[in-house]
Amino acid sequence: MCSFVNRLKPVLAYSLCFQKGYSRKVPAHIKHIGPGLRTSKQPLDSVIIRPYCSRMEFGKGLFFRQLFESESSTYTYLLADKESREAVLIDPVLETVERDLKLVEELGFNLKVAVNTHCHADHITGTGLLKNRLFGMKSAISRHSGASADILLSEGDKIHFGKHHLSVRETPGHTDGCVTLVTEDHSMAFTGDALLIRGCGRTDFQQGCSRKLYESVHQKIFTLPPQCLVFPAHDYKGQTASTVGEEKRFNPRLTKSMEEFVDIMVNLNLPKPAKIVDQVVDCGLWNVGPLLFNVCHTCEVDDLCKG
Ligand SMILES: N[C@@H](CCC(=O)N[C@@H](CSS)C(=O)NCC(=O)O)C(=O)O
Repeated sequence: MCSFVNRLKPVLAYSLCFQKGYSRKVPAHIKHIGPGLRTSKQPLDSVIIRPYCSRMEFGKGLFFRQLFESESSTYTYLLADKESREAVLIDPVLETVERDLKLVEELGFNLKVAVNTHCHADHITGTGLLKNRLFGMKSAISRHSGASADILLSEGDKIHFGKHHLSVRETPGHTDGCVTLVTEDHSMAFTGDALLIRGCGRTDFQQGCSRKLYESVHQKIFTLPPQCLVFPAHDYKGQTASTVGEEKRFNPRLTKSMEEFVDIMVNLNLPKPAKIVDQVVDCGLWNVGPLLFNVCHTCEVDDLCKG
């Protein structure tokens, strides 16, 4: 037991640093043993400790879980008030609805709202199916998305769950209806496709506009505290989270001037997401059905701004 405690000492010492939000270089004898925890076997002196794991465990009764859908590389986020058990699900994916429902049920949460950060072009939202399965659950999306939902969100709106809330920051540019959702203490931002880790949402379809996106990120996300954790809707490289401070320093696109950014975005030449072709629905503007939030063919060619 004693040796177990001794082995844990360095970990505990660093855990205390996490709680205070410190960012420190890890001494050479500290080894990573799990998210945010390290033991003393493998040198990792180039690694900077990030405080998000401790916040997940200790943060003012806030439950937080990041979930992943591998086909579209989409992150879904479950947040809940541990006391009242009220929960919010961000960006659910149709294929993983059963997984999400099981988790919510196992943990005894009451899912109040499923919110989409935008109209997704690469996958179908799970919101409609969740609504069919969970009596009383409401769907939410930006009023500028063109999609239908129980709650149409605008700048400054709050999504309450127990004593917590997410506030809405409109961050158009990838689509007109993109929002970033920020926890009440500004410790976490769910940036959808506006800001990705070391990247950003593409702007070559679905009303994409690079200038708008640049302004959104600089005015609405980069003004958050540097330690604010950034949780995007996608990652294609296995990265899970970043911080506002990191993105302000290292984002290869958004650290540039507006003109350089526009040039980068025009020349991205990304292949279209696989599902955008399969799930195109000729609805005239947007598909506003209960299950589909996919883009229609008309919108795809109806770009407002090419850069
Ligand atoms: N190759 C991917 C498509 C990736 C993609 O286009 N992602 C979008 C977000 S979903 S519309 C995006 O904005 N990407 C920006 C970037 O720089 O990657 C696929 O397999 O679907």
